[in-house]
Amino acid sequence: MINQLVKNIKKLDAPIVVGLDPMLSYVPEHIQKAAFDEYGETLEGAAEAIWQYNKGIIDSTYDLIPAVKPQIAMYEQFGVPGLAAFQKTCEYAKSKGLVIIGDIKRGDIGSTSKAYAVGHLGQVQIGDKKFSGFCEDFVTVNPYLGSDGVRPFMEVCKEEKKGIFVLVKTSNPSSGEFQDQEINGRPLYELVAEKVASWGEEVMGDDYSYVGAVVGATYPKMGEILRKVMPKSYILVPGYGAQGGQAKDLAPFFNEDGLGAIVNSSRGIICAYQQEKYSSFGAENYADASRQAVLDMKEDLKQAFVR
Ligand SMILES: O=c1ccn([C@@H]2O[C@H](COP(=O)(O)O)[C@@H](O)[C@H]2O)c(=O)[nH]1
Repeated sequence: MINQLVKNIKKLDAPIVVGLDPMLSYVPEHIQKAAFDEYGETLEGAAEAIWQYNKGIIDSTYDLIPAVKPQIAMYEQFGVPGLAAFQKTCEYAKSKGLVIIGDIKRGDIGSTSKAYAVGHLGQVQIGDKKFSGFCEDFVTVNPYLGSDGVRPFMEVCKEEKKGIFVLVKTSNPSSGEFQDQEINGRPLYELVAEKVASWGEEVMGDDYSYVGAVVGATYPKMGEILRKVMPKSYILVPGYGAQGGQAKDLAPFFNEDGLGAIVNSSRGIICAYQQEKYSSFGAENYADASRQAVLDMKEDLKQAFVR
């Protein structure tokens, strides 16, 4: 799947992933009304509203972007119907040729990690048949439990040719509380990055590894160092836009070949119609506003390549 991701990025000249992080408050009134008229103001109604909202965004952007990143928390808040909307969103995006990065941030003791990996990336054996629970191509993995929490994901990736992005340096303001702590004079995030690089060597695609990393756009200096520590790992870069990360700081996240990083924007794209800049689209045309926001992001990121 890393090969497919790189191919999509090259073809579209767009190292962009749209984060499908739907909150009910982002869903335009007319979509909420239709969903609630059909299912009532229930979990089912909310799940229908976020699914219809996502579908509109996918329809209006799929020809511009290589991938989407649904954030599972946004769906889990609506319980089982929300999870069904997550799965429907993943399947629909896949049918449009998009690579699916499930932002699930899982990681546990080995046996439990294996169940997460099988559920999200692999197939579960039931009797003499195998079933896919969810259908992501990549998932985000929390490495806090160490190698035995990560390896089960790698094993499933090997079998299914899928991939993971391991949290290395996250974009949030307090990420340094633990991640920047020094061990023998080296910050923890650098030690995690070294592990990512060595895990990655075991599961290589054509040019990049099945094992990528998450490094926040809000920490560009660290991004520069981490790029060098993990030359063969794709970096998923959240934090652009709504969290303050700027295109002008992102060049160091990329390799000399112009590849190696994919920048996420969630609220910046899916809530574009609620921003002053795109307000002329109106709520009815929220999906057109999202399309324009993707086009603007693509232009903005071109600055990243002005070295
Ligand atoms: O370090 C991290 C890891 C993951 N995220 C996730 O990315 C999106 C960002 O959303 P925006 O609206 O573009 O800020 C969201 O799903 C986070 O959970 C991150 O922000 N930082």
